[in-house]
Amino acid sequence: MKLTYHIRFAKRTIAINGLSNVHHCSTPRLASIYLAPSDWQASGPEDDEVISKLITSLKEAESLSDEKDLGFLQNLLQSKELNALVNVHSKVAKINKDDRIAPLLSASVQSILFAHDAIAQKDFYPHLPDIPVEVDEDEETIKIVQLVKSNEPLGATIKTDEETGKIIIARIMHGGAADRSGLIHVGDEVIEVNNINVEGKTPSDVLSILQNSEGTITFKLVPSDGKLDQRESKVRVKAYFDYEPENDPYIPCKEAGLGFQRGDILHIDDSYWWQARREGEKTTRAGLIPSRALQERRILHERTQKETNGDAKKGSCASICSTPPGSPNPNHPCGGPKTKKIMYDTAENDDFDREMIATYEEVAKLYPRPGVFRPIVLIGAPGVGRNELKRRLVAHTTRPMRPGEVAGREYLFVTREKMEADIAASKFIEHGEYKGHLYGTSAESVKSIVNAGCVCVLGPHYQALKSLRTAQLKPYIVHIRPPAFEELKKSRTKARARSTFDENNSRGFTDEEFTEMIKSDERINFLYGHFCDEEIVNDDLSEAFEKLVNYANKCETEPLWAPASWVQ
Ligand SMILES: Nc1ncnc2c1ncn2[C@@H]1O[C@H](COP(=O)(O)OP(=O)(O)OP(=O)(O)O)[C@@H](O)[C@H]1O
Repeated sequence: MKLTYHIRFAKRTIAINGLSNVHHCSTPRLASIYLAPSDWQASGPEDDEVISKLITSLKEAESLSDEKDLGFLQNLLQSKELNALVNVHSKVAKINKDDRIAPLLSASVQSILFAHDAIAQKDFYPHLPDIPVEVDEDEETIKIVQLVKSNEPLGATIKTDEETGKIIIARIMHGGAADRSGLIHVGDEVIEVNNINVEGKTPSDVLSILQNSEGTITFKLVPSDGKLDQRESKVRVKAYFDYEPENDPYIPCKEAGLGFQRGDILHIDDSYWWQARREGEKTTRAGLIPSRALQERRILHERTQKETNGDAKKGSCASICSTPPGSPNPNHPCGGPKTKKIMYDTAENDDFDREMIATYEEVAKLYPRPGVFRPIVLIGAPGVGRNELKRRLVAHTTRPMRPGEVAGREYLFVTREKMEADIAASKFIEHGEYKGHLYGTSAESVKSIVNAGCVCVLGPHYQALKSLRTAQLKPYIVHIRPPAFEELKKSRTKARARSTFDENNSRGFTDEEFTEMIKSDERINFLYGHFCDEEIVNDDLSEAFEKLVNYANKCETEPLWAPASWVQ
């Protein structure tokens, strides 16, 4: 029977037929010896003889193959382990003539050799490319980044570097595609986009290359030294205005913008255009919002333009009417009721408030303190129903007590002299004069209620917010709002509500008074709405009251966003 021994190298096989023809392979790492099953069945030469012949024929091939490989093969063939295995095989083959055993044994030996082969083929050491003979030390490192374009924006902005004129990555949106890739960083210089050299191009040229690209986008970048990379900011602000990037003509990239509403809590980053994420929305990418300084400049600019165009006078009654609501000025486009109690000099104060630009306020979580309840302040248009909703109010007045009134329940009645002295000594957090009598709320009364473990509910004139909103009092402010005209009229008529506009006559509200209430509410919302923690529409009284109780509970039990300066 013809003997065929196969000596396998890593990928190729050397066949030694009848121990005479040795084929060798030029590139292999020697791995195993393969003994064909048919050969093990042979009753040819003794196995140890076969092995020694194999070794001899290897020597013959020495000049043709790799020295190291042949050395390994020689060692293997001479190893005790292989010889022991071959002996076992010979014994079994001699004793047992059963043809089925030989292939099995052959397969086992073969498996061992294949296992060795597999391991030997693996490359366990990293193979670094050969060092080029000449390396230009000034040559810049370039990284090639490939991102697959989808509906999601890239989440990065570019700009022209003022000094070098090169296109660089200006901003990486937190959580955006570029950020998630971890491959693009602020300050990286863009050299090519999809093999198009961007040298000398403007950011908008690059943008149009990106817009016209489909599928995979390849960036060739020179990495920045990393110093410009932005860290996530810990600053949180409460927005005092609504913002729609789509309608902002100044934003550098509308898609990168983040829309928000007044009252939203935002994490901010950066200095001119802020990068922000909405509180609680960890998964969404960050977006651009105008910084405080930018927003202030923008509003000032818009105001100046409006004044120049005369826009401030026409059509602005709904939100920024320059005449205070309730002014008896029938010629003014806002109209105005004929009688109105004017407790504060609203004209002067409102003009002052209108000049203030509501942008953002830094906020932090204010944790409730057991047994100490923040005063609840209800603001709203006159007649809207704050008194109805108030659970407790202690105020002071110099007005004589009326029949049925109890000292300390409706008001604390004091002399004018005492009250004036206390006002001079800054003991009142808000005060005003109405029909020759002084009214006001002292800080002391609020403090004593708070210290007694009670919830103090105040219903001051809305302009008192300026003096009430202090770190000392930490008020929780609720805006009580009227429903739309029809609902307002319906609910008040049904409940036989008494007008608060005419103190001397007890009568229902007129349509003009309802209209005035709504206009006044819009004005309060425009000027002070951003200071409010919550708002309640007082349509159905019991529903409105239930909401107020819920908010009061929330204020007592939950950490709530408040000006950062209150949380020290
Ligand atoms: N939701 C409501 N439904 C029906 N009537 C209401 C509702 N809320 C208040 N009223 C009634 O409207 C009238 C005015 O309410 P209230 O005196 O509480 O207003 P106010 O906001 O305190 O006004 P002011 O600031 O002018 O004193 C009262 O007769 C009150 O009972």
